[in-house]
Amino acid sequence: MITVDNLVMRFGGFTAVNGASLTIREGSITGLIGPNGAGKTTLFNCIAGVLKPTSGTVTMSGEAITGLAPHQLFHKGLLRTFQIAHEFSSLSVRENLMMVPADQSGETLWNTWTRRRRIAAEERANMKKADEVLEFLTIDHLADEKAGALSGGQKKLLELGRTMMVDARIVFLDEVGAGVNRTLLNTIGDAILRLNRERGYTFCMIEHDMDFIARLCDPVICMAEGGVLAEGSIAEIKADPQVIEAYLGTGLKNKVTAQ
Ligand SMILES: Nc1ncnc2c1ncn2[C@@H]1O[C@H](COP(=O)(O)OP(=O)(O)OP(=O)(O)O)[C@@H](O)[C@H]1O
Repeated sequence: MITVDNLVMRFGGFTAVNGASLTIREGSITGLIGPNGAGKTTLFNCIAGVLKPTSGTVTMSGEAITGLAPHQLFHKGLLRTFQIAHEFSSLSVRENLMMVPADQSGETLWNTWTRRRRIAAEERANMKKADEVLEFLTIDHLADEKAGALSGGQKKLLELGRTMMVDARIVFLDEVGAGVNRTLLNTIGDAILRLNRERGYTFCMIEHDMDFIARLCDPVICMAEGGVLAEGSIAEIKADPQVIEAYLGTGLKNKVTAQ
């Protein structure tokens, strides 16, 4: 469980997150919505160690994790997906997955010289795991493709696959559905649901696609002006007058009230 208490993030004189408090329940797929500029990504970055909050606390299962760096959170099983780095785009999909696990013996030159056999065994295990991940995500046919040649949606699946290489406990997804066609979006949605139900992953996802949220998320938290405005089921959120008001004038009202 992640608990955020009274989190504030200021950039110079501008307050992007203004005393946000929320809980991400263990085993949930929690949706984070809100109009543009509400502070969703900034809040994500504060939780995931990309930004150090100005004030406030973040705890994970009761342990203080405020301000920890991404690699420290990584070892605790808390991950935020990132776009495939430019320098990895010429590597194959399988190689991209194999690069993820931490503590590989091959990381230092000394180990490379002295522990060749162990490194070879780890590499084999790593490759097996990468192939299992690709099969789970139904993209095993893409294993030898260059990551840079994948479609936007396939890249999102690969980003999700990277979290599976280290058996993440809680994963933060930032607009995983943006610009992805319906078919692939369904595949991504299926993978998220299976990871949640079969492997116990907790997810927190920022999303603008209300259909995608309705299919996956409970609860849904709505942010506005740096704070948490409302929390509930998608039906409750869509009917909440404060939420509708927050979306008014942003051109997104129809998004939240449609259906
Ligand atoms: N590094 C930064 N420096 C200054 N202002 C920033 C910085 N990062 C974000 N902001 C501002 O903080 C506010 C919140 O931005 P944020 O990206 O968190 O919103 P969001 O809810 O994720 O929006 P969107 O849905 O459009 O992605 C915005 O007004 C943005 O311009």
